[in-house]
Amino acid sequence: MPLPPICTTFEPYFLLSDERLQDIVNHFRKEMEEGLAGYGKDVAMVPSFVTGVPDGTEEGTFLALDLGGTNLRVCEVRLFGQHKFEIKQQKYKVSDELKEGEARILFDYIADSVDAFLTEIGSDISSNEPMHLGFTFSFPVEQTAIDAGKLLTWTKGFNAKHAIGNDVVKLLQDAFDRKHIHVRCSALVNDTVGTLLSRSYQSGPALIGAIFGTGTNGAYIDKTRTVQKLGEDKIKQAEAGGEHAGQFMVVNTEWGAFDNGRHCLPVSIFDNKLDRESINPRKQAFEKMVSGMYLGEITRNILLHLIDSSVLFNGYSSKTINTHYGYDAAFVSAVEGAKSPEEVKKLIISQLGVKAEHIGEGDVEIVQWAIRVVAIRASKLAACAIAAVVQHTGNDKVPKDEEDKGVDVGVDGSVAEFLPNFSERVSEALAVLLGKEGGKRIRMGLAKDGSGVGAALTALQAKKAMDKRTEGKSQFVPGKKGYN
Ligand SMILES: Nc1ncnc2c1ncn2[C@@H]1O[C@H](COP(=O)(O)OP(=O)(O)O)[C@@H](O)[C@H]1O
Repeated sequence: MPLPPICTTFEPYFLLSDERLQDIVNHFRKEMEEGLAGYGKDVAMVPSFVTGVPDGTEEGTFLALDLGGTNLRVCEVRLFGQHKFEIKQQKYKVSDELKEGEARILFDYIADSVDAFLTEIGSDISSNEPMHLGFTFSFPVEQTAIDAGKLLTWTKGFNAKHAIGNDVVKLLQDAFDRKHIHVRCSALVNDTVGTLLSRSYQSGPALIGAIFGTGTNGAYIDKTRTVQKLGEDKIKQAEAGGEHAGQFMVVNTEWGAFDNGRHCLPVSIFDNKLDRESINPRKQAFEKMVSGMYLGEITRNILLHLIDSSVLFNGYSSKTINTHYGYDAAFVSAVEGAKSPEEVKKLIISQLGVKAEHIGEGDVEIVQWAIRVVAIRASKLAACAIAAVVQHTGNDKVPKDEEDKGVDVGVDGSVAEFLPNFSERVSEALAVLLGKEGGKRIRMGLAKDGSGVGAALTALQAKKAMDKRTEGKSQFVPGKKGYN
């Protein structure tokens, strides 16, 4: 059965043309450059003060903490060198009261969770020194050192009071100190930076670490000099003062806020409704079209509109479909992965709670269509972000005098991992944006545990820099062993 005309009228917002994609990439590059030049921009381009990526030989045991996903995660990470590691971890629930209450209470809870981990799981770290901890904090932060950064805004359902504008490392360290927990937060890490480091540790130097999970964001490695907003003094300091005179710096793009000004993203009525009803209207515009927190909700808005227009389910809805965030992106993955229309029909009944007698001829196809166009748009937009970074860093060109090693992109998050066809669609769009040959040079691979391993690797880099400051010498030979 052909789709009702109302569906096809919405397709231009989802099935983006090649020209439209290229236009988005051009805007992306412009906003990235603005973020590198000045503070307070939508695409914040946050310098991480991480001056290189690991090569897999690093060793040591560190604590890691991950806040920003569905759960709070406390880990102990053992790096064995030879690209190998081991993680002990425990997850702790973060209630809505904690997410929206006083920041001090949230950080006390985090410190208590680390304490509980050390008591219940135990640690292999035996030293009188405080234990070094890498804090993966996956929210927009203006970082001023490897262990300091001010929270710019909450995202992903967090809204704790008296946190914005404060140094989150200090908030955490104060909580440890109040409770006499012998832990030192030595590195503040965005999950994307962690993903980039983790991927590099496991498979050799990567260019980009990208998250497609509850939210979306990416980090990449750039020349320190390109981060002009640091100013000449800080640039020189960073170039000289890194663990190994770092000409490079990992930059956390905060691309989730790309095009908050709505110059080029395809904003449909369904996106507008989602945005208006969100806790952060007019923010995270790109994230709201790409990440797991929103994919289900966009499709729910489409289904509701089609029900209200009497072209779906005979005009009957269900409690799940009527509920704000009534179902999540797992449903999108399930429908995308379904082998037959009968399977989709079963999912509509079991997961959306629609009564079998309300499902008419053609309805299953309409649901499949809604899911498919939203998933296609998410993957094409994800490709735009990757292509923008690849072009910005000049990695779209094959190097002339050296062997072409291609470009490695470490990805993490449930959307990247579980949404069927996601990586294939990203690759297809990259071929459009970078040319067939250019597209083939981009290798995307899962970098699991970025927030654990990556945080440990950053804590290691911070500890080495600290040791260097106190001892006046580094144990690492730049470019030979350890970070390069
Ligand atoms: N099977 C799935 N396919 C796609 N997205 C999923 C799936 N399961 C959960 N999600 C979405 O992924 C998000 C969780 O992302 P995940 O990467 O697991 O954690 P994090 O919270 O650390 O980003 C949720 O918003 C959820 O809606």
